[in-house]
Amino acid sequence: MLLNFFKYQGTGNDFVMIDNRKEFFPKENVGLVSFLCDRRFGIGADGLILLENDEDTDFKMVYYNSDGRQGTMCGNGGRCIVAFAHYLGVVDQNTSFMAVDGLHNATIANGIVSLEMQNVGEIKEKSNSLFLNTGSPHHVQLVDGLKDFDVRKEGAKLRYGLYGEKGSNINFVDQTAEDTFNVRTYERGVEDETFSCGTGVTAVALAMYHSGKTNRDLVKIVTPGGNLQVKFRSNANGYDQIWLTGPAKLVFKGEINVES
Ligand SMILES: N[C@H](CCC[C@H](N)C(=O)O)C(=O)O
Repeated sequence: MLLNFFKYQGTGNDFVMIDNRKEFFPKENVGLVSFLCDRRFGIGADGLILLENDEDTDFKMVYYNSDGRQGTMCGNGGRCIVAFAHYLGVVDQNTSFMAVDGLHNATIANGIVSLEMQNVGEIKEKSNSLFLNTGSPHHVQLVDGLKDFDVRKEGAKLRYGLYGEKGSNINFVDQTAEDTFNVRTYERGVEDETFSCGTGVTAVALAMYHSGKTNRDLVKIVTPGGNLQVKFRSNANGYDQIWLTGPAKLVFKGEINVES
């Protein structure tokens, strides 16, 4: 059978997007999802996202990593699905939708999507890193020579070594100005470096503020796939009003042959 899909990218973090409002997609088929995400045998993507109906909000986002398993929250995927919902005519400029970590507000204008992330409470400080959950778990570590750093090798080492089978996403960071950071991320579930990670750059912005590297509440992040901004408010218990902003684009649409 031929399966209709759309391909989106948000700062180079790319996703197969499927309109599953009619609920035809076999959601537990790990092999099918990893095939669709495969860059040689399939379409190729860091993850796959289903857009579904939701009773209380505009739509529901169901996210899978490229290994075919349902993941925790995906920030760039969240921005891309807002662009997709806008393209389908499901939403106008403002929306709220449901994801695995709860309700998200978002806005879209001129291809730029701002997505509100869940509030963040605890940030754990370790000897040379920080750890927090922004919808997905993130290790944040400053390194020298980020440009030539072996993100895949060092990321894999920490992802398994420090965080075990369940793992964590691993972000390596370099500060270039008071309010600007370069970030490269190793993503669990993709088990490789991706060009950008939305929950990751959100974690970096909060972790850098928390550890005093910046005192700005609007942080600019440069990833290999482009630029993102994170705005937030610090409060007695942590952080709220956390907004991730950047471009989200439709790349192409098509049909893929799926053996059934
Ligand atoms: N690329 C995603 C992160 C996916 C999280 C995933 N790798 C996991 O931990 O399950 C983002 O933009 O936030």
